[in-house]
Amino acid sequence: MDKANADWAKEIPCKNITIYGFCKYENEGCIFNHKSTKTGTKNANSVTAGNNEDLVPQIQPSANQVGQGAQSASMSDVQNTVGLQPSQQNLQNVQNVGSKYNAKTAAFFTPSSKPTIIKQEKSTQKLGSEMSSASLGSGFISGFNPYAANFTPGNATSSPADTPPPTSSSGRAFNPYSAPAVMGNVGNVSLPAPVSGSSFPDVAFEHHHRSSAINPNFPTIYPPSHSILQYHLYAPDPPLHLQVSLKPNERTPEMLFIPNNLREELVKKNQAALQVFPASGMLPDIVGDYFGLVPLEFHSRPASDKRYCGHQNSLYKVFSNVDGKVYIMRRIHDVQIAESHQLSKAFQAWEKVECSNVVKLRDAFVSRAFNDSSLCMVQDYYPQSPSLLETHQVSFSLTPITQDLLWAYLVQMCSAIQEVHSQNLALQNICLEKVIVTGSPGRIKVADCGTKDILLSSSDRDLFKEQQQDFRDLGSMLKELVSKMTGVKNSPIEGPAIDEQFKNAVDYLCENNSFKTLQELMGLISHKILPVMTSFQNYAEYTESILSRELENGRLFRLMCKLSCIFGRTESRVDINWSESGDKFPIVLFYDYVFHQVDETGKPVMDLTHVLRCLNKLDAGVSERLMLATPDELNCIIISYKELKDLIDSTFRMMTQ
Ligand SMILES: Nc1ncnc2c1ncn2[C@@H]1O[C@H](COP(=O)(O)OP(=O)(O)OP(=O)(O)O)[C@@H](O)[C@H]1O
Repeated sequence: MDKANADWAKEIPCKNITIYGFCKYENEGCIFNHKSTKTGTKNANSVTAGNNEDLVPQIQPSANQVGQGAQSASMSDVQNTVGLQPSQQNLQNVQNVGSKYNAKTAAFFTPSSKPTIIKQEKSTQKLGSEMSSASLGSGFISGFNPYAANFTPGNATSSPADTPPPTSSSGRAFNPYSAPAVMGNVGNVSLPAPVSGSSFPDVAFEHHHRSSAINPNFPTIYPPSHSILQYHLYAPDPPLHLQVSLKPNERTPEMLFIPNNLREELVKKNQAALQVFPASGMLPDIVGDYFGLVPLEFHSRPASDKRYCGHQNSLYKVFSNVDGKVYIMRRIHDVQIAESHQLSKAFQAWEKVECSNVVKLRDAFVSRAFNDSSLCMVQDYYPQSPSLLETHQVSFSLTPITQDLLWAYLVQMCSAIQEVHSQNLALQNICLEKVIVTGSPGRIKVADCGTKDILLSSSDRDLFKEQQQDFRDLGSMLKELVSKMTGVKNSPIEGPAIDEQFKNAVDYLCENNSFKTLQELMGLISHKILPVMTSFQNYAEYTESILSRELENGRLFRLMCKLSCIFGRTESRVDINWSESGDKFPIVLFYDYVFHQVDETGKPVMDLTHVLRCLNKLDAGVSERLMLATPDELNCIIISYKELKDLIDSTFRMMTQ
């Protein structure tokens, strides 16, 4: 740069003015043009500041100025300047301070000049069509507190103070959690994943979520908004194309813990099991030995009249007063049981049914707690278990039906029929609504067994006919699934997608006038029983291996708890035993050695493998020795993991005595 002959720079606007609003070298020889630059860089906010060009950047700083330029004025000075429309007096005060405005120290600076907002609106409309200009404009008013704003989604009449969050293109506030309220099954809350790819929906979600506490239209306690686990906050695995190939001895941190999808599934199940319903007076507090009723049916499908002999039914999740476990209770409304032994006889028969494909009946009684005579059937509860209908036909995320899945269903249904028929009972409820899917890979159970046996008196019944009907019901259920899979309705099963043997089995089941036996049916499907068994066994082994991995993590967690309990206590800082000459000092050094490693430049080393290796050796108490050095490297101790383990154990014991 030719500084000696600076004429060439005279006309070039100084970059410091553009960036910072002033140039501190202006009077110290900066060769660029400062005059025209000042006028040219007057930012949009300067409209309200009249012609006082020198003050403009100080009062209404542009983003650049806020971040960089200004030296802070004292708070009182700043407050003088932070009125919505800076008056001449304000401007004067600022001039007196002579320093630059610092937005960080100004608690309620509100650049509200209209022209500014309009300009921002215009520019940002281009950026995202989803963001309405009104919400954006007020979104930039820093006085707006999104968490205190009392807005109703989609409410267009809100005042500036409670301006709604950014809206979607349809004009309605985005709320990823609005769906479950109408989705049904609250015990089995399943939350739709929030829209990704844009930051705006997240903003809107955050507004709605926080403001729910003050919005009367939002179900604040059912489900409790604060207890909704935000599944999307878990870090997902990196996309496949970003995963580096590992050497056989290498592991990623994800491999050391439970896989994300399984963990999420289990967390959801736990949460569904633990979810409670606020006492509203609409439901009795206690029914028999059970309390904490949570309604489970929220769908709008009409109940079948035939299913419960014309009686209405309701389903609740309940907690047992006897063993504290969670069960489901089906209430059949307004029932008259003709024969007194009808209930106990049926219950005793169904109590004997032990099959992994039939939901176990635990209790049956008549209760007046609902202000009528209701039959209550208590059964095992399997959280997050949708019916086959919900899994494959009527939900937000349908599971595709495959031939393997159909075989797995058929084999399991044979197991259910085999057990129930051998107890001289009939299932009588084989249909898509009453078979629930309890887990992978396609594990199913027939729910709600035994109710008809209680409702119908024995004189009206023919066990043989009912058992034959079970086979036909199974045939119709499979046929429905096949037609869903192939897309062809109400016709004999056809098409290359379906096995010939499967077609034969379904034809056999659906034949109207023939006498059916389980042996004949099993003969038709025998070649598929072993593959289904293998897939179940593989899954069991997979989950067992994850369980054993978590077992290790559980062991280390206990060790970590022990270490954390004894390490870092305030009293230990003055205790001579924890000092450099004390007998507990190896614990201090070991803690640093495991968790606070640094490299030669002093940068922290985050090596999970090192942590796990050390903790595992400590837990096992191996005789391997390690050298622990003080941070100044002037002292070191050579000690074995065994000695450390004994020292930690004895310290812990002493503290618990
Ligand atoms: N034992 C159970 N454990 C957990 N969830 C269950 C259990 N039984 C049923 N469910 C859940 O409750 C939902 C409702 O079951 P229900 O048997 O009432 O079906 P439905 O379609 O409402 O039939 P209905 O018309 O007879 O009321 C099922 O879709 C299922 O997700």
